[in-house]
This record gives sequence, C-alpha cells and structure tokens, in this order.
Amino acid sequence: MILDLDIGNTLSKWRLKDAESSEIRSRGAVWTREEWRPGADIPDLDVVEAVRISSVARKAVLAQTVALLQRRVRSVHVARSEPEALGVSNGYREPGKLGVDRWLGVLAGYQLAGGCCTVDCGSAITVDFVLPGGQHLGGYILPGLRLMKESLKLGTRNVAIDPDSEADELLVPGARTVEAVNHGIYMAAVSAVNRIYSEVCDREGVSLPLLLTGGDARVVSRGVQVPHAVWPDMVYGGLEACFPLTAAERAGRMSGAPTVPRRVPLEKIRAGLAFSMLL
Ligand SMILES: Nc1ncnc2c1ncn2[C@@H]1O[C@H](COP(=O)(O)OP(=O)(O)OP(=O)(O)O)[C@@H](O)[C@H]1O
Ligand SMILES: CC(C)(CO)[C@@H](O)C(=O)NCCC(=O)O
Ligand SMILES: [K+]
Repeated sequence: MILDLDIGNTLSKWRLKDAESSEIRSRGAVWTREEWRPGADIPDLDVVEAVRISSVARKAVLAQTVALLQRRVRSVHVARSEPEALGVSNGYREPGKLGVDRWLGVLAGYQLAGGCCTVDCGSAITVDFVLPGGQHLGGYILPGLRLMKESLKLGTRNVAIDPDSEADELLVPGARTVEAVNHGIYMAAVSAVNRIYSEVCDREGVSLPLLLTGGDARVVSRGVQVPHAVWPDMVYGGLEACFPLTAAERAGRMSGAPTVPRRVPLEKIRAGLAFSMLL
C-alpha cells in the first residue's frame, strides 16, 4: 500500500492506495498535531511500503512525522516547491516559499488540463494560475470560510455553513446574526473567486479551466459562475505526478481526476467582468 499524506494547517488528510490495482482502499483525517502516532483514525503502517507527503504545517510537525514514518516504512517521499517541475515554472520570486499544497495542486492541474486556475478552499482559500506554456503566475491567499467566521467573534463560530445549502439561499441578506455572518463570508469567498478568475483570464487573454479542491470546495463550487470541476484529490494528484509509483501513475493517470471543464469563450468572461464592474 501507498500512504499519501496531506498535512494542512487544521486537518491532516490521508489515504491508502493499492500499489497494484491503483485503487483507493481507505481514507481519513485527523487534527494536525506534532505527533502523528499510529492509533485510532490513523492507518496501519504494517501494510505501507511507501509514503508521499505534502505538508504546510510547522517544520517540527513534518520533522516528527517523517522521523516516525522512516522507522516503519522503507521509502518516504516529501514534496517540496521547486523552481521548475513537470513542465511548470514556479512564479514565486523565492520558489521554495510557495506553499507545497499549492504547488502540488498546480502540477496536478497542469498535468490534467494544461494551463489552468486551481483553487483550494481549506483553512485558507488559495487561487493559483498556470498559463498554457507552463508559466505559473503566482496567486492569491485569503482566509477560508471557517477562519473568516472565527475572526468575527460574534458567537457564531460553531454554526457552520450547511455544505448542502444552495448558493441562492446563501447569497440573500441574513435576517439573524448567524445568517448575516454565514451569508457574508460566503459572498466574500465566492465573489473573490469569481472576480480573481475573470480578472486574470482577461489580463492574460486566455480562458483557463477552473479546478476546485479542499474541505469547502463543494459549497464554494455552487457559487462559482463559470464551468469548473471539483477535484477532492488534487493535492494527492500532485504527489502522484511528482512521485509516480504505480503503473497507472507512471502512465500519467491521477486517481479521481475529473473531466476537464468546458472552456468558456474569453468574450463571455470579459462581458461578465465588465458587467460586475458597472455595479
Ligand atoms: N471535519 C472537518 N473538520 C474541520 N473542517 C472541516 C471539516 N469538514 C469540512 N471542513 C471545512 O474544511 C475547511 C478545512 O479544509 P481542508 O480540509 O481543505 O483543510 P486544512 O487542513 O485547513 O488545509 P490547509 O490548512 O492546507 O488550508 C474548513 O474551513 C472547514 O469549513
Ligand atoms: C496558504 C496555505 C496556508 C494554504 O494551505 C499554504 O499554502 C502555505 O502555508 N503557504 C505558504 C505561503 C505561500 O504560499 O505564499
Ligand atoms: K489544503
């Protein structure tokens, strides 16, 4: 089995992938913490022959995790943001400073769709762009839905946005504090994603496929106007592309990759942008 680990600021997600069949056998998530000890909610390391890790947690968390895993597993691969990989050129002035989850998302997106816009809706919402020739432009980082809510301190932190709500319900004016907060932060997130996407496509003169991932991707997706795909395993896809271990991975196939969303004509994106700028 291959253990893929995506250590975020809040949650550490894992999945076990069968090295022979390429099937995903199990998945889980635990709070990110210093010690990643096997136990409840953590996979059995006896069946693991290789580990691939993406981590944006503090250095100590990664160091402890790697030390623990190296005692039990033969090969442990840790992804890093590089100046260049798999045809993509990192847009950061200091490439190593780009969050590796963003870098892996961009690599997966580029392998799937060529030039694209990748959005990760986690603790932070990040939006990244890579052009059809492989130039990554950099991107945007904004607070995620939960962070926005917690920062308001209005006693609403425990009332999450129902992930099954329709965008229409979430965008109307709230008639109670909890609604005003939930609808406000939802409006902030989806407006930002719509605007950033249109703005950058307009500036670069290209209509790019849009890909969403992260814990809040499904709910944000409902408020995104352009055709797009939700790809829960996008960061894992980047790990597969960087460290291909199975036959399917070596052939360039990533587990759970969606079909590439339909490209909207650039004129339509520009018309939408012009309209929103009139308001
Ligand atoms: N069980 C859960 N626990 C915590 N947050 C959850 C859960 N399910 C969904 N979420 C939502 O997912 C978001 C967290 O997203 P995600 O799981 O992508 O990761 P993260 O660990 O915060 O990632 P990163 O720190 O890399 O942004 C939160 O804003 C929250 O609204
Ligand atoms: C922005 C987050 C927290 C999103 O997970 C992560 O990608 C990160 O810690 N990035 C480092 C800063 C940067 O990407 O510029
Ligand atoms: K993440």
